[in-house]
Amino acid sequence: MNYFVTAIGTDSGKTLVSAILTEALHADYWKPVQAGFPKDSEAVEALLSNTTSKILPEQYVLNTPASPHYAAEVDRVSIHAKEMTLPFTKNRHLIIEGAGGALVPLNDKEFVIDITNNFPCEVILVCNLYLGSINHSLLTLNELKHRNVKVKGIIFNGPSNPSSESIIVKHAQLPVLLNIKQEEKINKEVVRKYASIVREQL
Ligand SMILES: Nc1ncnc2c1ncn2[C@@H]1O[C@H](COP(=O)(O)OP(=O)(O)OP(=O)(O)O)[C@@H](O)[C@H]1O
Ligand SMILES: C[C@H](N)[C@H](N)CCCCCC(=O)O
Ligand SMILES: [Mg+2]
Repeated sequence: MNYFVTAIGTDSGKTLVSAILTEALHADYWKPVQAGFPKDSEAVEALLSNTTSKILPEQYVLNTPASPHYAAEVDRVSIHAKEMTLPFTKNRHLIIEGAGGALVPLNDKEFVIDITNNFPCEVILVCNLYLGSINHSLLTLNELKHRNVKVKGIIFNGPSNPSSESIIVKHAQLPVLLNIKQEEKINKEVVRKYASIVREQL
């Protein structure tokens, strides 16, 4: 199964969630478009314990830590969703990490979520519970629904807020695959802990 990890924004925890999902399924990991350094694929590799997972090469590595459409302009390249076809892998599971939120532009017409049109996959949405996240979550969910994107479920990441979580879930009508606490530190042990929990949901 291919899971595409998107979020309600940037810095939401997609890379952490991708590492957890990759560890849970001993999947391969792929970041189609990387904007800025350090690379997410290096972060994921450093957080894995299993020896099966492979980190597949990015389709685009851009130099500027910004929206891919702008980072591509700075690098004088053009990037297109349709070129982000699945890299070859023998692994039956692949975790694909987007960049920023779902409607982050790749160019003047396409967005990160358009990458999911290229191959069978289910989206896993990373939501946070800061003040303002209800709106950001419901806007993203509405957009995914409007695009007929298959959503496997939601992963809540960071400081908890039961009231915000319950209203998001009520409107989303989707399973909560995992709740990740705000951790003191992020390391292989923390990733293994959450991988053992989320494995049952996948
Ligand atoms: N639950 C958590 N507890 C502690 N630190 C966290 C947690 N979730 C994320 N972080 C930290 O917050 C930062 C941003 O997380 P992360 O890189 O996973 O976000 P992202 O959504 O992948 O960002 P980007 O859009 O740049 O890819 C990282 O330093 C990460 O280790
Ligand atoms: C650079 C950052 N780490 C991400 N890779 C890209 C985030 C793009 C955000 C665009 C936006 O929503 O304003
Ligand atoms: Mg990331």
